[in-house]
Amino acid sequence: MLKILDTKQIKTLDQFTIEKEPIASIDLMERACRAFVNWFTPRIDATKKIGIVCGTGNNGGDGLGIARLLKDWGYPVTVYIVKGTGSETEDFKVNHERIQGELKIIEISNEVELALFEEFDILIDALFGSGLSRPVEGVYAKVIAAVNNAEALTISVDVPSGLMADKPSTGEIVKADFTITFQFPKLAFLLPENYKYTGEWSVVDIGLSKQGLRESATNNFYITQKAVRRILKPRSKFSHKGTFGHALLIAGSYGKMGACVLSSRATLRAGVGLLTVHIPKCGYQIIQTAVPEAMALVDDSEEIFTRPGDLSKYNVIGIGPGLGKEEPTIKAFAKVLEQFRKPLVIDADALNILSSQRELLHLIPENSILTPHPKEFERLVGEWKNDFERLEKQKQLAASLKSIIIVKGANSSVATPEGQIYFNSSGNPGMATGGTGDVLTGVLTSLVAQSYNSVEAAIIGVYLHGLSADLVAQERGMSGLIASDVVDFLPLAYKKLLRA
Ligand SMILES: NC(=O)C1=CN([C@@H]2O[C@H](COP(=O)(O)OP(=O)(O)OC[C@H]3O[C@@H](n4cnc5c(N)ncnc54)[C@H](O)[C@@H]3O)[C@@H](O)[C@H]2O)[C@@H](O)CC1
Ligand SMILES: Nc1ncnc2c1ncn2[C@@H]1O[C@H](COP(=O)(O)OP(=O)(O)O)[C@@H](O)[C@H]1O
Ligand SMILES: [K+]
Repeated sequence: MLKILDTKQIKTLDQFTIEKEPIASIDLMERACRAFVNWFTPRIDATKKIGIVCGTGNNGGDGLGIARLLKDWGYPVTVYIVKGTGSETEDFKVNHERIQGELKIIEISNEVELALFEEFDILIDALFGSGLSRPVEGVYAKVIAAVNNAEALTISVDVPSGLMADKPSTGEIVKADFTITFQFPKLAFLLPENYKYTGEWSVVDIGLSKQGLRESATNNFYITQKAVRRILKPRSKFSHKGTFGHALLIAGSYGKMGACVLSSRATLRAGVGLLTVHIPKCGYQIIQTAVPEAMALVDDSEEIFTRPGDLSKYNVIGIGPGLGKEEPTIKAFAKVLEQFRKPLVIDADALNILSSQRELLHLIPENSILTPHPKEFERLVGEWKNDFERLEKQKQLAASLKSIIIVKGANSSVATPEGQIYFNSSGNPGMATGGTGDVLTGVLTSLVAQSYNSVEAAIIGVYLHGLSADLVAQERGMSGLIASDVVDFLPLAYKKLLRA
């Protein structure tokens, strides 16, 4: 799991590395510059005209170091130094000294034309990094406007200038095409509202102290493949279908049996021992034909879910996909909540029912997993002003329900009752298509049935689901991806994770 540190912690960790390694501060900066350049040189050919826009802090110092290294690689480089209210850091001064007479340097202190950077193919943005403490204004804001006005491909160093790494941002902000960030992603990068600033981002290792990193406490994490591998349990030789639990899915209604089929297939493909599916009469032939591995439990109703059967033999219930919100379904869902005390995986219409019947919320068993997409989440908790506030609301709901809340989307976030947030690192925009959420419900239900605790199930579940879609995209591209593909590639995703 990659820790996501706040800006204060990053400063402390930089300092810890400098003292403990030991390494001089300027050499650590040089390492950061080299890490950036290692990313840059294989991707950008040396004929491109490059403008590097520097502040006078350490982010600007990085910019100057990068300028020197790129010049050595043969790139035509022009350096701009923006002199506003900020003072020069020591490492900035050293790197400034190192390029004196070697490179074209233009100082900007007041007037800035919007067309200033017109001539460049590439702009490297090194105005502000994690040291930004207030919205930019004055000459800085004008320079950022000129950067955003330029046609050039813009690459930000560490953080797009003007973006707060761990708080909501206002004011002028660089809209980068790529952001190359040091050591770990910043919290702001994982929130949808900031994608327009970060563009695609990559993390580059600058060798900050592992001990220091271990000792830094945080509640925010980025899920890595390695971490998922570590919590996955391989199947033992003498395991049998009873080992992997018995799940019940309550899903589907007339016209929405597809959601039920997708969830059912995903539950099976994610490895459950036994699966029973509760369906209305109209779904009987459909489910028996489309998912012969599942047992069918048929409701009295032709079209909807109206009564739970005996729930005692299941380890977990997944409920919601394609369920509808008819009055009898609401009542039947309430009965499930009253009778079943083990974890539920709650999605789609079951979430919408909870939003309108709020008295049901307190019946949700502890350690359940709720999987709203942002609209469903808004129905549950009301509007938010920015995505940081959304994260707070997510944590609050997780704590008050003592359950796991997954808000879905790119970098789906998993909030635990203890206040941790795990951001998913797998998945792709091909998944923005009907039914992929139903697949996730099945995967999560399956993992809880296999006796992963709910936090583990949520972390493995979102990662495995996204990885499966990534494997589909690798083979067939994203545009034609459909939810069934994500189900079909689950075995390959497992294989990749378990290396077996
Ligand atoms: N040893 C280190 O600390 C390392 C730092 N690195 C780089 O250093 C950056 C952080 O550097 P700094 O802490 O010097 O900060 P920045 O270079 O991000 O910002 C410079 C200074 O500007 C001032 N400032 C903040 N908001 C402002 C605003 N709106 N208008 C005008 N001035 C403002 C602050 O005093 C801040 O310290 C990282 O993002 C990274 O790029 C890397 O070189 C790795 C090593
Ligand atoms: N741009 C994206 N990048 C990564 N994952 C995405 C993206 N868009 C959607 N997803 C994933 O696809 C799934 C969509 O779920 P949901 O919105 O419930 O769709 P549906 O209701 O159609 O099944 C979620 O798991 C979400 O994380
Ligand atoms: K920057």
